[in-house]
Amino acid sequence: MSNATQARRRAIHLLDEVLGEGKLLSECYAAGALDKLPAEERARTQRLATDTLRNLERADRILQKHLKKATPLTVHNALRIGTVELCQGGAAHGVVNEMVDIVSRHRRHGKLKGLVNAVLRKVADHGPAEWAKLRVPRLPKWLRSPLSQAWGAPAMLQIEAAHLAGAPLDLSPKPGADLAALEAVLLPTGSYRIHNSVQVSGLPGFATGDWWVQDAAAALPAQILAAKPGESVLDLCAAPGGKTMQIAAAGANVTAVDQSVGRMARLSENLERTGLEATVVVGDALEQTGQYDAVLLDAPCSATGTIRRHPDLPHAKDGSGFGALIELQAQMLAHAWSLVKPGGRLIYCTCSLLPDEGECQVEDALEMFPDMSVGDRIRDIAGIDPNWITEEGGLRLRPDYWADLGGMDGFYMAELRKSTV
Ligand SMILES: C[S@@+](CC[C@H](N)C(=O)[O-])C[C@H]1O[C@@H](n2cnc3c(N)ncnc32)[C@H](O)[C@@H]1O
Repeated sequence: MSNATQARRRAIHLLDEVLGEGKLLSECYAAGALDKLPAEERARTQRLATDTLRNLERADRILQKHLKKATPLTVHNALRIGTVELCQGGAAHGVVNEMVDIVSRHRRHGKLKGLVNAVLRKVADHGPAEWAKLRVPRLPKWLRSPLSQAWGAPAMLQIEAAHLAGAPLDLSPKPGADLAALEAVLLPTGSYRIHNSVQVSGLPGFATGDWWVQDAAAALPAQILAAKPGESVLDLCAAPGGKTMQIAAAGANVTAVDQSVGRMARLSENLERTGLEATVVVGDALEQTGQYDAVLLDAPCSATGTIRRHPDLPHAKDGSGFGALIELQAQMLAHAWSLVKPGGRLIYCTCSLLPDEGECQVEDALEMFPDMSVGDRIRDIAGIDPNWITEEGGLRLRPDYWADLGGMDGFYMAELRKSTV
């Protein structure tokens, strides 16, 4: 089997897991789904799967005309990937023959190879012209409804356009490092952006730890925390460590806590590569004790702000787990508050587009803790549009912001200050 066939076969399997079993691609990768593939084929497989998930609505619209009866999921997924490839300029001969070959080898559905051949040939003939007229794919209703309600219908369309466009690669520089060799764009908030798709470990400055990958929006909580040399800072839910490295680079004594062994191994690798230091604790954020000058809580959340990079999320999830996450965030925020010294500060943040995980959490906390107020460090950060500052004083970021620069992840963050008495 050629490398390209191998990638297509794996991509079909990934789609089966996301759409059939509700697994996230990151979970599939962590379980070793791509471990046996060489680096180039791994990248190709990931690209096929994410492109198809990003364009799922379009692929299904094209296919519905040619499919008279329900098709087994795995055959449907082969057709979806083939459709996306064909409509995005893939060579008809290669795509059709390979998909037919893959389906023909399937234990139970091999007999459907004729259907795959017939459908993909029609798609090859007519699909690309139809594709160009299709609307930007919409989020599934379970997510579209609350987001439209929160941000309004016009913003919703812009958010969906940003999801379709995908995300560039953003890097946070280690202070003092020279990133000129990267030929990256310097963003208004100090992150560097690369628009072409590249292999990260091959970029200049990777091996020497001059920078780390971090979306520009995700770099702002630590900027707002503004750690000073020698301060004690607790980074809760820290892995894989983007914010830990920012805080360590500022010269603070940072303790990074996360309950995931695998993700903490990545945090330790990141620290080693960048030559930065932190105390690393694998454990539950809710069981931490002590008193710190500052705490950063990047609470586990729906991750709905990261759909540009994770188009699997709206298809794998249905929102049923979000209630439990919202309760956990409230519990974590209250516990994190107990670890802040009088006069200290807590940065609360989530990579979510849902106000329940951002604005509402902070509003509730402000009612619950009389010694809590919202700080105004956000206003000092370069590149922040004052319109992004919310009523309660937090910062709301959305994927449709910075549209001309290539967007940003959806995020919410707030600086919470503890009174001295
Ligand atoms: C949004 S990610 C953190 C990203 C990280 N702050 C960064 O900047 O690289 C959320 C993290 O919360 C961790 N987590 C979830 N529940 C936790 C808990 N009860 N205690 C500690 N960590 C937890 C997850 O393992 C995950 O790494």
